[in-house]
Amino acid sequence: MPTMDTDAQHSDTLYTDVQHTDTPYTEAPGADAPPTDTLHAPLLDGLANTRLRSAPWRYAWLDRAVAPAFAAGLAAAFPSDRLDRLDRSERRTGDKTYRLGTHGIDLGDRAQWPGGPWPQLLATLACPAYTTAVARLTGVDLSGARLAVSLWEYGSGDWLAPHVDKADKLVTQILYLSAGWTEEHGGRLLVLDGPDTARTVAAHAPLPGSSAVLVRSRTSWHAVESPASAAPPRRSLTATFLR
Ligand SMILES: O=C(O)CCC(=O)C(=O)O
Ligand SMILES: [Fe+2]
Repeated sequence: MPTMDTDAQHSDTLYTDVQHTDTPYTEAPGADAPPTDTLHAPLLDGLANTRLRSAPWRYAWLDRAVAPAFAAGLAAAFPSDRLDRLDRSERRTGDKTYRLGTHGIDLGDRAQWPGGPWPQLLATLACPAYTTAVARLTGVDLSGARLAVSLWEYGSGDWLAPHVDKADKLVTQILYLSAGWTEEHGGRLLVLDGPDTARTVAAHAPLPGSSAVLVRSRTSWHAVESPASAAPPRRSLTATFLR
């Protein structure tokens, strides 16, 4: 449910200004220039104003981590051609199954960053202030953690079976990007209290600009349900802090 705080902090106008400049999002801030405030401050403020849930395990849901229009800009410049398609559909007991596309981004190699608004987001994620904001929200000590960023795309019928993230992951933030995504498109993040979708405690639609912050534990079960056949590609970014 959106909170007043979140809505106030993330008014569309902040982002609309950026979108209509002559050079929308094309320039990454220089190494010594701070990222622009149109994304940076709202993203960090959103994390600061979000409540960590404790049940069934520690996670946060943000209805609006970035403006939907900004998310749509990221989706429009999404480098789908760089995705590796992964398919592990055969269901053997105990195995996580999935079918999806993914691509890792090297935060240290700006030349390889996607274009459009991507440098603005990636420069913010690379900032120490981002790590601090995630550490404050989650209560997890992220000093010394390594940040890995990847892009994900699920087509209709793709899925990610119930799993807990690998033990080297401390915290993951997922930012959902698909413009035009609606509840009817499915593809929800299922928050589970055990290794089965029958144990769904909460289900969150990946509406553009929304975000999940997951604190990894031995019980942090979750899954991605299949997008409906009429759904656009389900696009997301994950920022994962690794020990
Ligand atoms: O995309 C999502 O909603 C969750 C993805 C996930 O659980 C993962 O990549 O490990
Ligand atoms: Fe996961």
